[in-house]
Amino acid sequence: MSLISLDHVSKIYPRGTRPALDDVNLHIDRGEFVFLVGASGSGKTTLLSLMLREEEATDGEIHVAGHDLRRLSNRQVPQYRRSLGFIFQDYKLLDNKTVWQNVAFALEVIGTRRSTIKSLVPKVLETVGLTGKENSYPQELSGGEQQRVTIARAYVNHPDILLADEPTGNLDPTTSLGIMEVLEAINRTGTTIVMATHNEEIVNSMRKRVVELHAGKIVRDERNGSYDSALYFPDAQVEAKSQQAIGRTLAMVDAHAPAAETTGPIAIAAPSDDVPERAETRDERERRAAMVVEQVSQAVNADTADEGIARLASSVHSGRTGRYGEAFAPVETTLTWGRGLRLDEYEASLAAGKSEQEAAAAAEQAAEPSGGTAAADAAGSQDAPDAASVGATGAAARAADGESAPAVDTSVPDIDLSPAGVSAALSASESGPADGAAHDMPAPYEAAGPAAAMPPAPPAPPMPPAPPAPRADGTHEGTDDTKGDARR
Ligand SMILES: Nc1ncnc2c1ncn2[C@@H]1O[C@H](COP(=O)(O)OP(=O)(O)OP(=O)(O)O)[C@@H](O)[C@H]1O
Repeated sequence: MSLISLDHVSKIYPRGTRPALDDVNLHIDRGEFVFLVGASGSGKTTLLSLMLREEEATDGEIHVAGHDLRRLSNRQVPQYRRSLGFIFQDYKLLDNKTVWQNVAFALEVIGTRRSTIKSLVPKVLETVGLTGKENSYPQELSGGEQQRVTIARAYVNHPDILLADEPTGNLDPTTSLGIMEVLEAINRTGTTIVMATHNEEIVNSMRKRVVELHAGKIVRDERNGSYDSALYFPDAQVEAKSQQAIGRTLAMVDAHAPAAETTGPIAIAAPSDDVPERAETRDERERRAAMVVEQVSQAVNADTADEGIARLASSVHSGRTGRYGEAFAPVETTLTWGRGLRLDEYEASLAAGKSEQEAAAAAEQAAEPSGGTAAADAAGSQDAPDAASVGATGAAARAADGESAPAVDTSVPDIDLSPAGVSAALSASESGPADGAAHDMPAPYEAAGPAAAMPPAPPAPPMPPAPPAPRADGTHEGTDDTKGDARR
């Protein structure tokens, strides 16, 4: 049985005009890394929200880590989330806690020993490049740094599953690279990752499983997939092909086997998928967390990069611009997808008797705020990677600053970091030790708050392959050049 399975799942929001998800079938095995891609509004966030049990399906069955989510009561939700880490927009860091305390908090609330916290937190912060920032408060951090804190929180407990909704949204390429590097390392410890993204560059470089949604339906499910929207636009054509594609998708899902990794997974004992796990003892949990923290640290600091990360690094450090650059454009200018086609414009043009080609041209023109898409496409560089820069992936995560970041939640089992959950957690933690020391578990908090819609971004052409490259020494120094190289 798959770790995550959705069977004939539909979701209709109370005020929705059409199903946000329409008869979706998706099976994800333990250890997979799955990218969810698709146009804005295609249902990616909804799918993640259902897995998180933030939303409930209107129809169909969802099983996650042996839990039948239909049978899960609201009281059981916090416990269910014990096995999940999640990185969603609108889930905040705790503003009145330092970086160290934010990460430690994820361990405190499950009763981790003070000595364990003291040994794990510095290691995790080092891995995400935040050594030296331990005493900073979130508002004193850049967007990229905040994002790294939230990722540290999300994996410090070694969740079985990490759900990420556009974790690199609005971050610069180098920061995104560092984040992908850490996520890749987390995945290699056995954590299953499902990540919604609009970032074509990341998808094409990493070559993981790609599940594409269109208007609430899965229209593509490929192992080692790419995200070449040129094959799928204009949207009206996708719509016409959907039924056919869905049939193919179902066949592929049935035949689906666990993804083959370019780099072998790190051996960490994984519990069975098909029955809810027995609760780990504190000793077991702490041992597992310590092992994973160490493994992720080693992977990120290793001299050899995962091939996907190396490809992404080569792209970032070759100074490519083009569509990749647009992935970080403001939300207002990226409200379309594909080549920036406006579906409404396209359909109106067709209705007015224009040919498909003319309609697509009109839609594309309508979508471009100031010719930006075409200009950026034209500016896209296929330059060969700079070998010296390619190697700097480990250091990149430590050096780069983002402009803004979606905030993240953690794998903390008994709290929600939604606005309501955070308030509750804050009030509960006020009475606890401020230095990250272990204390009694607070009472469970109920889930609250919808996940936010993610900012979409236009796509990029497929990436040229790049060989794995040696890394830089992984120290904090020497990364400024890298940062400079990567930025346009
Ligand atoms: N709470 C809600 N109430 C009503 N409709 C909703 C709600 N949340 C999402 N929708 C609708 O459901 C559809 C899918 O939205 P969803 O946020 O899942 O898409 P998405 O692929 O994640 O988009 P984006 O890439 O922009 O984040 C959209 O048509 C959206 O308008």
